[in-house]
Amino acid sequence: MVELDGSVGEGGGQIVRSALTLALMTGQPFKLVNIRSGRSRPGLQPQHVTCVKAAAEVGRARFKGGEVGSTTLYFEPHQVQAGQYRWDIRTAGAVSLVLQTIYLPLLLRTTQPSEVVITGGTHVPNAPCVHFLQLTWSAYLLRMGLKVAVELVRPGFYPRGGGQIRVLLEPAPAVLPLQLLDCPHLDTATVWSACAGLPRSVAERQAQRLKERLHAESLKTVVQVEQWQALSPGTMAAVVFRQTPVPTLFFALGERGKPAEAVADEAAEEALAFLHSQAPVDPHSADQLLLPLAFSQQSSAFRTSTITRHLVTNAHVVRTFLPISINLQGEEGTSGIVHIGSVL
Ligand SMILES: Nc1ncnc2c1ncn2[C@@H]1O[C@H](COP(=O)(O)OP(=O)(O)OP(=O)(O)O)[C@@H](O)[C@H]1O
Repeated sequence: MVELDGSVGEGGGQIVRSALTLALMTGQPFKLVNIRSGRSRPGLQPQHVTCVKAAAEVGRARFKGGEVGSTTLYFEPHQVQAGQYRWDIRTAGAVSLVLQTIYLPLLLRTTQPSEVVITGGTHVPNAPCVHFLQLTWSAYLLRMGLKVAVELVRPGFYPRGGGQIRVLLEPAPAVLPLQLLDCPHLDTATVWSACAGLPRSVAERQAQRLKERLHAESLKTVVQVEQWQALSPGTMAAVVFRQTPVPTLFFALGERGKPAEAVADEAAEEALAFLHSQAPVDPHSADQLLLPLAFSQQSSAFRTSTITRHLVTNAHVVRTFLPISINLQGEEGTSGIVHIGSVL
């Protein structure tokens, strides 16, 4: 049985999710203690509980300690099965993080396509939004030979959630390695601003500010403003760099009392820091690429604009399950190169 301490490194929900994925991929059971011990509300929250249930359903697994508030989880996988799955987080917990827990086993440990429908938050803080999945994450996966089609059925914001994604997953024979070390080549930048349950002028103000911020960098922009329907009101301000190797989306979300311009500035700052770094891989993709690349038969390397604590932590969890070399060249908080060896 693999033993893990959930308080190491970043000490958040990602350790739970990565452990679940790695257990399903390798067939190894695990015991995880001190789950999210550094957080203000430690233990599993509804999003993580849904991840445990989803992983158990997909992997016909047995588990203990999978309820809200639990700080110890035992998980024993059995056989991964393709199929049609539906999960409802019942809060605005991130649907993207549930998907990221189970997509790899459904792609690589089955021979039939799967369809997954997940209900919850599609645009919530500290998690990929659905457009990031569609534009950036799926594009990386495709370069690795993995086909995942993500459809936004309806958006869902904090606190009521109720958003939904529908995802089609094609089984794949193998993961192709990545070598992403060169500077990216930028084609155009898109400003994408949307709001739900709020006047269109809010989205227009976000778009205007984003446009100004990008023009100040002499970037040519295309502007897209949308109004959505959702259970809770919300806004999104996003920048998409249409570039090779992969289009990269940065976003920020509105909240009560936060001016539209501040939302736009938040997205612009993250996007521009990435642009100025000249690295091909954004910090969020960096931690998300580790797991699929760890299962490639060949070694990979990529340069990222920031080595985050999430990345360092995920490397630790992968090494706990797999006899593999992962070498992070660079300091946490700075840009660096990630080398992932093939499974020994
Ligand atoms: N703006 C963003 N764009 C894309 N991905 C993001 C973004 N923000 C966060 N992520 C990704 O979402 C994941 C969040 O993991 P994290 O452990 O923080 O989540 P969590 O389960 O909500 O945990 P906790 O509440 O314990 O911090 C990471 O893979 C991170 O890269």
